[in-house]
Formats: sequence, C-alpha cells, structure tokens
Amino acid sequence: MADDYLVRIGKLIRNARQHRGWTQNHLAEALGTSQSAVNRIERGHQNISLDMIARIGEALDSEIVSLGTAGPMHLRVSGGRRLSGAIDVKTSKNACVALLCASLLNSGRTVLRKVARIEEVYRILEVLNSIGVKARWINDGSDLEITQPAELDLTAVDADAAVRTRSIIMFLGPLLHRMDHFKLPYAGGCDLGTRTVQPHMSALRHFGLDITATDGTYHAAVEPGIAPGRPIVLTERGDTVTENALMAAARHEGTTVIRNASSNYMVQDLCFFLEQLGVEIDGIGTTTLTVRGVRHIDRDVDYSPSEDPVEAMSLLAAAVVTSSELTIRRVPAEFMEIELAVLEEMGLDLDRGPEYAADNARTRLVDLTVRPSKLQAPIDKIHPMPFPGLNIDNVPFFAAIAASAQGSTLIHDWVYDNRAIYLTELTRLGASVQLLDPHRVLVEGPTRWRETEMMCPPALRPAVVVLLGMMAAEGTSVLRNVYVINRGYESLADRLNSVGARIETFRDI
Ligand SMILES: CC(=O)N[C@H]1[C@@H](OP(=O)(O)OP(=O)(O)OC[C@H]2O[C@@H](n3ccc(=O)[nH]c3=O)[C@H](O)[C@@H]2O)O[C@H](CO)[C@@H](O)[C@@H]1O
Ligand SMILES: C=C(OP(=O)(O)O)C(=O)O
Repeated sequence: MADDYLVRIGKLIRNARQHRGWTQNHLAEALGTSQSAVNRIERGHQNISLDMIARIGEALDSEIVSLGTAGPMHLRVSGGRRLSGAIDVKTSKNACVALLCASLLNSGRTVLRKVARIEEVYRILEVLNSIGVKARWINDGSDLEITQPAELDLTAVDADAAVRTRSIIMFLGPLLHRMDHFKLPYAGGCDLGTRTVQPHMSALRHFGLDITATDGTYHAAVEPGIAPGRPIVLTERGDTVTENALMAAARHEGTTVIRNASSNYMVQDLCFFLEQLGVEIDGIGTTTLTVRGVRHIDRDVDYSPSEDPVEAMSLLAAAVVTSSELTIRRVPAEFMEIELAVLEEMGLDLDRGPEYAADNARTRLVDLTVRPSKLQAPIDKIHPMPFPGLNIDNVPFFAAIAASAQGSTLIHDWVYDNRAIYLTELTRLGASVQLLDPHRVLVEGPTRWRETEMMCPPALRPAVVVLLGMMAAEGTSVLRNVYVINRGYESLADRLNSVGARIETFRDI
C-alpha cells in the first residue's frame, strides 16, 4: 500500500516536471539534491517527506498533492553571518512581464531567454495560458517559448491569477489590435496604496480604446480607424504606461510619437524586443519615442531580457548590512549610476570591473565588488525620480543601508502612499526608523540589529529590506508568508545561501 502511494506521488511529480519542461537534473538542482535521487522519487523508490513534496511543488510551481490550501512559505534566518564570493544578478521581473505581454503582438514564435522564474512571471503565464496562448519552458527550463493561438479566448481568463499582478494592465496595448471588445480583471499587485490606471486610459484613447471600469472588470471597446494624429503626451512618466503606448504603437501602421516617455530599463528592453519584431523606434533611452509600427507581426524572434537593477541593489544592500565583501556580477551599470554615486559619497568601498554587454547586446553590465566600510549618512535626502533618477524601487534599500550608517538619513518616497510606512517594520529589528509623514522616514544609524519573528510586509521591496535586517541580526529570525518576495526574486534564499547566508524555507502544513 505504502509503495503504491509512493509510485503514484512519483508519477505526479514526473508529470509536473515534464509539464514545466524540466529535466531531472534541473529539478535536482532546484532542490539541492542529485539527479539519481529525483529519479528514485519519480519511480516511487524513495520515501519522501511532506516537506520534500512541498519543496518540489514550490520548485515546479505545481500543487503536487492537495492538502486543502497550500500553506504559505516562510523563511528562518540564522543571522549575523558574513557573505563572501560572487553572485549573479538575474533578469528583471519588470522587463520579463512586459515582454510576456508584448508576445501578444507577434503571431510568430517568441523565445525569451533566461526568464526570471518568479511568481509574477508565473501569474502572467497563467493568464496567458488561460486565454489560449501556449507557453512552455525549454532548454532545461531556462528559456520560454511562446506561441499564439489564432483566436484568444478572453472569456476564459484566469481572474485569480490576473488580480494578483498589476502587470496585466499591459495586455491592453497589444489586445486592442486583436479584438474590438474584451474584458479584463482589475490590475492588482502589492499593497502600495492607490496606483492610478488613468494615464494608461488617456494614452490608449489615441488608438480608439475606451475603457469603463465596473465590478472589478475593465470593459474595453475599440473604435476602429482611430489613430494618433498628434504626439501622445503622457501625463505621468510611468514605466508600464510607456510600455502600453509602445505596444499599441507597435502595430499601428504609421508614426506614433510618445512624449514624456519613461526611458527606464524595462522600457528599453521592450524597445529592443520590438525592434526585433520589425518595429522602428527612435529615441530609445530618451523621453521622446518615435515609433513606426507594422500592421501584422509574424516573426520568429529570440530575445534575452537584461539583468535587474533592483535585484543588483538588493544584493549590494545585503553585502552592506552584513559588512561583507561580495562581488555582484552582471549589474546593469547605467541603471545603478546614481545609487552607486550616493553610496560612494556615504563612504562605500566599491570596485567596478570593466563593462561588458548583456545578452541583448545593448545593455551595459559591470561586476561590482563591495567591501565592509564605515558608512556616513548622506548629506541630502534620498528620493527617487523617473530614470535617470534614483530608481523608485531601489529607495527602500537605502533604509537598510542608512540604518547601518552613522547619522540620520531622510528618505522621501513621494511615489507610493504606503511604501515608506512599511520601512518602519525595521524597528522590530532594532533600527531607529521614525515615520515623519506617510512619505518620509528618518533613519538613525548605526543599528544594533536584533532577531525577531514577524509577518512579511505586503510589499515586495520592504519585505526584502526586512529580510536583509534579519541577515544582519545575530540569532534566529523568522519571516512569515514570503509570497511577495517570491513575486520578484528567483530562489533568493538559496542564492543568498550560496554566498554564505543561512536561510531555511519552511511551510505550515
Ligand atoms: C511591472 C513594472 O514595470 N512595475 C514598475 C512600474 O510600475 P507602474 O508603471 O505600474 O508604476 P505606476 O504607474 O503605478 O507608478 C508608480 C507611482 O508613481 C506615480 N508616478 C509615476 C511617474 C510619474 O511621472 N509621476 C508619478 O506620480 C504614479 O502615480 C504611481 O503612484 O514602475 C514603478 C515606478 O518606477 C515601479 O515601482 C514598478 O516596479
Ligand atoms: C512595485 C513593484 O512592482 P509592481 O509594479 O510589479 O507592483 C516593485 O517591483 O517593487
């Protein structure tokens, strides 16, 4: 009886692995075990613990055995350890989700290389799959192949997956070329306060898209024959709104000018991808984009999104708060310039290697080595600006760094209503973080970090900042329910462990 049960579980695991397009070796690597162990498990020749089943389910993003609802993942951090060695930055969440949405523009086969294996990408894939798009992991699970059906079925949309991300909003630009009427669930995502979608609606109106929002659904109607007669001036220099306007312009046969466009990293990756689809774009890297679109796009393309500057910043902050010497490889140089300039002013001992090209052949990368340093608080406040300003998503990491520095640092996150508030969670770890108003915190360093047990703040970057504090604190800390971290970082605990951290993942059954 017991053997029969092991064989059945083994089969479920093999099916889930094959569904993901993974080899036994790949799964073994994700689990930190050997290929022969995976082989034994799949044949039902090995006793398997519930914890292992949960880890396999997590690695394969599949609920192998249903025990009611799958328990949330938690982290147990043995802190106070120095990091050492080198760690690579992965491709960016924000480019990957934009490119997945952009694949809707192409009737040909789209291959995206080294796509980050993160929850946000999985949610978009679930939505794409639910409406008829075929996406499968290839090349040992590192790349994604996407093929389009002749017709999309928006009525079958996976609403549960859709409402867990905000990126779903980037379906609007591509879809307006494929259907006259469609419905999409409201965009969701991290709890960062109100995030408007009005700029998207204003920009896409130039292409005939009219949206009414009722009962958690956007009802979209496209009036044929409407095209931008004059430049589209974005009311906000937002990243996803620029991407939506670009995707709408990509299949508009004619010239579209987008003013006040974001020139941030994910927008640039999208532009490089659209160029491969045959779309001509002038002004990449500036705030005016001139796009000459093509009515039908049917090309087999192969594109490598670039590395994530926010992950680079996170890893750099991990080194700073743990007073470690760490090399962070594959850092997108252009998108970390201001951050590095501020950190050098604060006294960070930092080496930069020679620049080299990312796999997209366009983005410049650099390896950085950070050494333990006596940091001083910056003289001026830390505040974000649209690129080329200090990256909005990098601001929270300055709270952890400021807590490690001598003196007071004012952090002004004017962008999000809730994000600065979550930084006060660092006080549970011994930091002095005073909320001056919903957008400004005053951090007083240095900090004697102390262990704690707490729930993850419901926002990606503040959650990682708390994790960093736990890595700095002597003793054992517990961070509960880390879905938000997995939304944006691939195997973060394992990768930090590979450079000396000790972070264990566990679940409630
Ligand atoms: C999938 C993706 O790419 N997500 C990124 C994208 O989200 P996204 O493009 O969705 O960002 P939002 O449109 O929500 O903009 C963020 C906030 O900034 C405000 N705002 C933005 C630009 C501006 O010129 N003026 C202004 O006030 C917006 O009103 C909003 O409150 O950009 C954000 C800001 O860089 C990043 O945090 C997100 O990681
Ligand atoms: C706010 C973020 O992203 P999103 O737009 O996916 O919510 C983030 O990456 O920190």
